[in-house]
This record gives sequence, structure tokens and C-alpha cells, in this order.
Amino acid sequence: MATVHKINEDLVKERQKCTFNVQELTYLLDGGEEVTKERREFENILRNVKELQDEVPEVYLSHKERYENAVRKTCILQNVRNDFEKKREVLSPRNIFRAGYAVIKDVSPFFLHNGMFVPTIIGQGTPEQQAEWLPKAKAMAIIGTYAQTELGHGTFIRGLETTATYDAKTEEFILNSPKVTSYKWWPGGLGTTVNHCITVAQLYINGKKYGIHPFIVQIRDLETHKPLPGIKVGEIGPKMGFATANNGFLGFQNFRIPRKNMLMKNAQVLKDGTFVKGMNEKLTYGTMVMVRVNIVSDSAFHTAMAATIAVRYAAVRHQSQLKAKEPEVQIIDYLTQQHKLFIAIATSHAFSNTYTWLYQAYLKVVEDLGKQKQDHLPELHALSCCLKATSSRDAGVIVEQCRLACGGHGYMASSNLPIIYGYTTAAITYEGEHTVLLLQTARYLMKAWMSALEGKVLAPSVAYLVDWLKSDKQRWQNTPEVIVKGFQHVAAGKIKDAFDAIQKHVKAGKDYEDAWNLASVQLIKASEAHSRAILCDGYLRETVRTSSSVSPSLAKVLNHLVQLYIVYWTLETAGDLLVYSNIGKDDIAVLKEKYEELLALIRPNAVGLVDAFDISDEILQSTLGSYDGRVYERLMEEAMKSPLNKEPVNQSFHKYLKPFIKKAKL
Ligand SMILES: CC/C=C\C/C=C\C/C=C\C/C=C\C/C=C\C/C=C\CCC(=O)SCCNC(=O)CCNC(=O)[C@H](O)C(C)(C)COP(=O)(O)OP(=O)(O)OC[C@H]1O[C@@H](n2cnc3c(N)ncnc32)[C@H](O)[C@@H]1OP(=O)(O)O
Ligand SMILES: Cc1cc2nc3c(=O)[nH]c(=O)nc-3n(C[C@H](O)[C@H](O)[C@H](O)COP(=O)(O)OP(=O)(O)OC[C@H]3O[C@@H](n4cnc5c(N)ncnc54)[C@H](O)[C@@H]3O)c2cc1C
Repeated sequence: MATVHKINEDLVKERQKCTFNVQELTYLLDGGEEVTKERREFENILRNVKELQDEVPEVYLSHKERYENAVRKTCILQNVRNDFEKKREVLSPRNIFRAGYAVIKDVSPFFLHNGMFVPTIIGQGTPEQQAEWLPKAKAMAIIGTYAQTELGHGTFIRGLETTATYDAKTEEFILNSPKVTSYKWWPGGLGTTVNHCITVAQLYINGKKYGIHPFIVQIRDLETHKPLPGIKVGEIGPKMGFATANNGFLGFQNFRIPRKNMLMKNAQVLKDGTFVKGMNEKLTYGTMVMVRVNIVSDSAFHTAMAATIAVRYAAVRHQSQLKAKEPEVQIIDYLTQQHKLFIAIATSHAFSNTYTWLYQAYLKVVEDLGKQKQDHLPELHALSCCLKATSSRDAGVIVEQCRLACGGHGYMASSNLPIIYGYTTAAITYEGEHTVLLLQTARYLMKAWMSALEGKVLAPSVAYLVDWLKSDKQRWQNTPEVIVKGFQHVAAGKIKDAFDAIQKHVKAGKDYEDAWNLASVQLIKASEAHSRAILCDGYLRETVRTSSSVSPSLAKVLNHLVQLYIVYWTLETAGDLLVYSNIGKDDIAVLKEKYEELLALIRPNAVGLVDAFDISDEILQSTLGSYDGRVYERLMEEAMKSPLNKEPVNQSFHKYLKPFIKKAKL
């Protein structure tokens, strides 16, 4: 029988202090009691699968062993999931995503299968193509990835070099990787796991180039798993994180695939080689838009993980005295510690709230596209780009801040913060590099500004530009609503400045493209300001909306959090607000006090708030963040698992140290 340990006394006291119902918040964050129950039930089943327990912590395994262990466990996870779904409903994607962390400590080698391979078949395939591949892909009879990036190009996908040349005689495409730079590089699972992939390649028909399109390609034999003739595939080697994601490379040499393997929901190639244009060539980029939306939710979860670890640890950890002769204090009672941590909790809520409305906006665009309507696509693209960029970047900063808040122990692998940092920061680069995505949003903002100047009606997310042009700056008040307006004024001011900078360069004789480049630092600043205004506005609106449907005690805490988020960012960007809004120095002084008040209000609920994220110990994988707070015991237990502690004297002593010391004595 498993030993039941006592909960750390500090944590017991913290939980007693909590002023709201933790369970109620968990249900709210999950999207309903039923979702929470389903999640817990599934996590509980996984917890009891003996084969999923690691005898040796993964960190001590070699690169190869780690990968093999990840494949082994991912297969078990998939089987458990299939059994679960036979008896009950299909698990929600977020619940299966979360549970994955309890199984694979790092990133699953199957990750891109569900993350991008299946969604691309859904988003880019015709009904016939979906009927052919989806059942096999969903059942995992075929396993795939998304192979777009190449050694030479990741951002500029119009520059991809893999070619798909149509041969009308055989009704096939011939895939080739003409140069080393045209090798696919990065796709998750490609190294040694998948047997299929979506390959994004330049289409050629009769010598004419038709741009990039997605193709389904089988790359390995389904029986032997050997690469098919004409395929060169392998793993790219160790990275900063993503240790078990099995990222790979792939090259083609006159590799033939049938015509029906080009995903043709948008553009088509007919049997005779006629090219039929799609409604909008950018619809080929659809999977990326979906993943960017999802990354906002992932950023919320990664932030919640780090906050849970660091807040619980801060409640357990005592260090230094505030006053002489008094006991050492819980480090959570240092205001500087609260400053580091409470914004982590609020940020996770801000991203969850943002994801809720952004996902609805995404679904609406998908529905519209089905009716051949694409009016809201540019706005969704602009929003998904800047919110992916900002949420992943903020999450990276927050996770690192949480690590620092745990002092030396945060640097231990067993805290799990290094691995969380590894996959959180990867998201800043993948699915569209940070700066590049901010610049995509900036393109939209420049057009919006021009439309505003022309007096046109703007899309809701940029409608504030019209208000800004119409009215004088509002009289400043230190209320969340007026502060959000202030963020909009900053965004509008920076958008205008960037626009004017481009115009100035153009007037001085520069090409528009050069002018754009010269103004691009201002452009990314405008995009960042726009993101912050959107995040604060959306978070405030969602909180107001949900507050009416939850208990008054929970509504109060949610209100503290959203205020904290808004005031935190006011103080962080005070310089901008002083330039672009009516805020005064005195207002900032008042807000500094307000911020300290909010920290004090949140303090009794800090542990309750991270408990409400309801991240099980199996998912957290952290000596510092477990529910029972046995921090020191767990650190010691984990240390004892080091292979170096398995023998009293390591052989290197006899081999190297002893002769070395002897020589030194002579
Ligand atoms: C078990 C679980 C355990 C552990 C998991 C742990 C951790 C993982 C955590 C979370 C991950 C969660 C989910 C993620 C799932 C998978 C992700 C994993 C790995 C990442 C995979 C990848 O990275 S795939 C490759 C992604 N690549 C990119 O994103 C490339 C970026 N580049 C581009 O998108 C484009 O090239 C571009 C947009 C930068 C430029 O394109 P282009 O040159 O063609 O366009 P222009 O700039 O000239 O613009 C022309 C007009 O087109 C408009 N436009 C551009 N894009 C779009 C679009 N997508 N939709 C609509 N419109 C678009 C643009 O706005 C221009 O319009 P104008 O009106 O201004 O002309
Ligand atoms: C962990 C991980 C997993 C990945 N998984 C996959 C996968 O499964 N499938 C897949 O296809 N790809 C994958 N990728 C690749 C990823 O999508 C690309 O790395 C990413 O899109 C960035 O492209 P890049 O590497 O070419 O960077 P680059 O574009 O070369 O960026 C280098 C620098 O140049 C700057 N830059 C580039 N273009 C511009 C511009 N127009 N204006 C201003 N600055 C610019 C960038 O801001 C950056 O600072 C993965 C990457 C990582 C790190």
C-alpha cells in the first residue's frame, strides 16, 4: 500500500485561509463540472497504470533510451485513451493534452500527429480525402507529422525549395529536394517515429510554379518501418528542450505520390494538369492559424504549471527574518516574492480568458469559410499572430521568473521548471517566429490605420483607432475600464507613429519595403501595444461576464486578479502611458499603492488559486510543487535516485582520481 504522507503544515494553514471555493474555480477554468470530472477520471486511470511509472528518472537515461521510453509510454497512453473513449465520450483535446504531461515528462514523439497532421487533413482535405485518411489517422493506423520548415527556410514559406512536379502521364507528383537547404528540418516525430507526413512543397506543372501546397506522403514502410526508396530521413539531434519530440529531417529523390495525395480543399490539380485556384491562397496556411490560437491556451497552462510550483514552494519555504528575534518567514510573505508570483497566476487567467473568445472567433471564421465568406479572416490572422507571439513570450518570461523565485532549488531538474521552460520558450519560435508574427499583425494595423483615416468602419479589434481619432483623450481615472482605454491610446499612438515613420521614409524617396524595414522596430512595438490592449480588454470583459454567474466570493477574487494584471502592466508600461495617454505622475503613484493593496488581497488566496488549476502531482512532476508540500523530503528522495549514489565509491576514483592525487602529492 502506498504510504500516505502528512500535508505540510504551512500549506494546511494556507488552504484554511482561502476565501473562495477552490472547486468552483476549477470548474470555471475547465469549462464546466463535467469537463473536470472527465479529466480527473482519465488522470486517475493513468495514475494507476503501473507500466507508466518510471523506475529510473528519465533525466538519467541516454538520448536513445529516453526516446524509446517516450514511444513506449505514448503507445500505452493511446491504448488507455482508446479504452476510455470506448466506454465514455471522446476526451476533450485539452484534457488529453494535459494528461499527456503525466505520461511523457517532456514532449511526446506523437505530438505533431494530433497537433497538426490530423488537423491539416481536416482543414485542407476534400471530403473524399478526409474519408480516406482521417479514420486511419484518428485510429493511429498511420502516424504523421507536419513537414514544412526546411534547413534554408522556416519563416519565408513562399521560399520553400522542396518541389512537387506534376506528371500528367502517370497522374503523379514527383517530390524532390534539390539542395541541402531544401531538406525538411524540425518536424516533430519525423526522426524515427512517423510513417506519414504532410509535406509542404512548391507545385510545378509543365515547368510553371504554382506556389506552396500540402501533400500527404507516406515515407516509411508500414510493416518494416524502413524509409521508402527515394526518402532520406533521420533525427536532427539534441536541442535546448523538446528532448523526446523526435524532431527530424527529410529529403526526397524523385519520390512519386499519386495525384490524390495533394490536399485539395483549396487549390486543385486536375488529371490533365489544369490548376484550379482556391478562394484565397493563404487558406493553405490554415493549420498554422489554428495552432497559433491553441498556443494561447498552452501558454495559459504552462504559466499555471510554473505558478503552482513556485507558489506552493514559496508557502513551504522559510528563509531569513523580517524582524530580529522572530522566526524565519515563509518566503511568500516577502512582497517582492508576491510581485514575482501573483502576476503568474493572473497571467494564466488572462490567457485562458483570451483563448475562450479567440477560439470562438476562430470557429466563426471556419464556419464562414465553409460558406465561401472570408471577411473576418484578416482580423483573425492578425489577432492569432500577435496573441500567439505575446502569450508565448510572456509565458517564457513568467516560467523563468518562477524558477528564479525558487532560488537554487528551482535550478534542479527535479523541480521540473527547466523542462517547462524548454517547451514554453520553444513556442516563441515555432509556429511563426515571434518578431515575424508581430510584423504580420503590424501589416494589418497599418491598413487599419489608413482605413481609420479614411473614415471607414473598422473590425471590432481595431475599432478603438476610430474612437481615438474622433475624441480627445479621455480624462484619466484609475479604474480598470479607463486604464484599458489608456492601453488602447498607447497602441493607437504607436500605430500612428509607425505609420508616420513609414510615410516619412517614403517621402524621402525610399521604396515602401525599405521604409517598412526602417520603421520595423516601431512596428513591432505597435503590435505589442495592440496585443496588450487586446489582452487587457478581453480579460476584463470576460471577467465581468463570468462574475455574474459565479459566487460573490469567487467573483471578488477574480476581480482582484484582473485588476492586478491591469495595474501590473500599467506600471510596467508607465513610460508609454505618460507619452500617449492622460495619465499623470500622481495617478501612477496611486496605482503603485493600489498594486501593493492587490498583492495583500491576493496573498491569503495564493495557494487556493494555484490549487484551483488542479494540476496533479503526476502532471507537475515537481519536487517543489507537489500538493503535500514535502519539498525537502522529495528533493532528497530524488537525489538518491542518481546513479552516482548507487555505489559508495565510483570507479572513476580508482581509474583517474587516485592516480591523479598520488601524482599531485609527489
Ligand atoms: C503529450 C503532450 C506533452 C507535451 C507537450 C508539451 C509541449 C508543447 C506545448 C504546446 C504546443 C501546443 C500545440 C502546438 C502543436 C504543434 C506545434 C508544435 C510544433 C510547431 C510546428 C511548426 O512550427 S510548423 C511550421 C510553422 N511555420 C510557420 O509558422 C511559418 C511562419 N511563416 C508564415 O506563416 C508566412 O510565411 C508569413 C505569414 C510570415 C508570410 O507569408 P507570405 O510571405 O506568404 O505572406 P505575406 O507576408 O506576403 O502576406 C501576404 C498577405 O497574406 C496574409 N496572410 C499571411 N498569412 C496568413 C494566414 N495564415 N491567414 C490569412 N492571411 C494571411 C498577410 O496578412 C498579407 O495580407 P495583406 O492584406 O497585408 O497583403
Ligand atoms: C521546437 C521546435 C519544433 C518545431 N517543429 C516544427 C514542425 O513540427 N514542423 C515544421 O515544419 N517546423 C517546425 N519547427 C520550425 C519552426 O516553425 C521555425 O523554426 C520557425 O517558423 C522560425 O523559422 P526559422 O527557424 O526559419 O527562423 P528565421 O526566420 O531564420 O529567423 C531567424 C531570425 O530572423 C528574423 N527574421 C526572419 N524573417 C524576418 C522578417 N521578415 N522580418 C524581420 N525579421 C525576420 C527572425 O525574427 C529571427 O530573429 C519547429 C521549431 C522548433 C524550435
